[in-house]
Amino acid sequence: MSIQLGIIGGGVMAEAILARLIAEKTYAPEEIIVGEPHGARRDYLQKTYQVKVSPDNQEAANVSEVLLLAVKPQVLDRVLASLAGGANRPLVISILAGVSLQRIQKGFPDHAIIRAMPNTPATVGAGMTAIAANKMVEPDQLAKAKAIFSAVGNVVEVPENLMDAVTGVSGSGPAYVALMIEALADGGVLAGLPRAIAQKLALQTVLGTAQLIKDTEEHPAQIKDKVTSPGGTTIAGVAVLEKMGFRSAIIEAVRAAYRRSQELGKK
Ligand SMILES: NC(=O)C1=CN([C@@H]2O[C@H](COP(=O)(O)OP(=O)(O)OC[C@H]3O[C@@H](n4cnc5c(N)ncnc54)[C@H](OP(=O)(O)O)[C@@H]3O)[C@@H](O)[C@H]2O)C=CC1
Ligand SMILES: O=C(O)[C@@H]1CCC=N1
Repeated sequence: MSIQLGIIGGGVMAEAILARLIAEKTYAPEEIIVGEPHGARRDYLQKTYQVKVSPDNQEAANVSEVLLLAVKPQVLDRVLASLAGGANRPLVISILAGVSLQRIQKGFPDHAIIRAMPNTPATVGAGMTAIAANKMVEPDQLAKAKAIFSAVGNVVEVPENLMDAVTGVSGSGPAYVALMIEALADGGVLAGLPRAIAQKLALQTVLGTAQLIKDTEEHPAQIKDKVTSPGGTTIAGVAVLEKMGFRSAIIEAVRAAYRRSQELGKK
């Protein structure tokens, strides 16, 4: 079976994507090769997912149909140097925060390149990925990239200049939501609930509310209004959230992540 997908960097996000691609049977394990310098990490990925692994990025690039760059932006130059000569096949997908198509193009001249920003819920097929393509990308290559990210969740195509904003919302967003769930459960424990029950209540409340907004297509403010009985418990809680700057804190978190993504791209 020939290698279809080469992944450079076998870290958190690479694992999230490959785990789901294999579970969805988008690719068989033997169709995936991961270039990763850390031996213990290679062993883990090979044993857990039965994918091929290599310490040699060039080997992974040479045999792959699609090359997914999944290293940290800080090591990109080293990685591009290790891939001197470019990938054997044309389609390169980069998930590096902040890094422009133009910068990837320097390592892969004349290649079709797609910049993507996925997120970790991809692991369970609930990911959100935004993609932007360079001019070399043919419709069938765009379709292939969409098929890869559709297998791990939802996909939206955006102009490249919006990718840093996407990173601030959906790329980094799972961390904010996880903090919210943790804090909601902590509040429950403070009010006397056993931890396991508080965690279950918090988790299902976040899941259920997201599902409610998605299915009804109501504005989040309408959902909030329906929960807040006059003189009731919810408005007492909402008033505290407003006083503590809850919404402002989230807006500023997105802005900070957006700016950090811009900074990571500056080189
Ligand atoms: N985590 C997330 O939620 C998301 C991450 N991203 C992007 O994905 C990329 C990876 O992030 P993440 O998975 O969190 O980071 P990780 O640090 O978990 O993964 C990066 C991997 O690359 C490996 N690596 C380091 N140097 C090289 C090299 N020269 N050649 C090949 N592999 C190398 C690292 O090995 P070692 O540990 O030994 O250094 C590590 O396993 C980043 O660019 C990030 O912006 C995008 C969307 C979401
Ligand atoms: O924190 C980061 O830089 C990466 C990009 C988006 C999510 N994680």
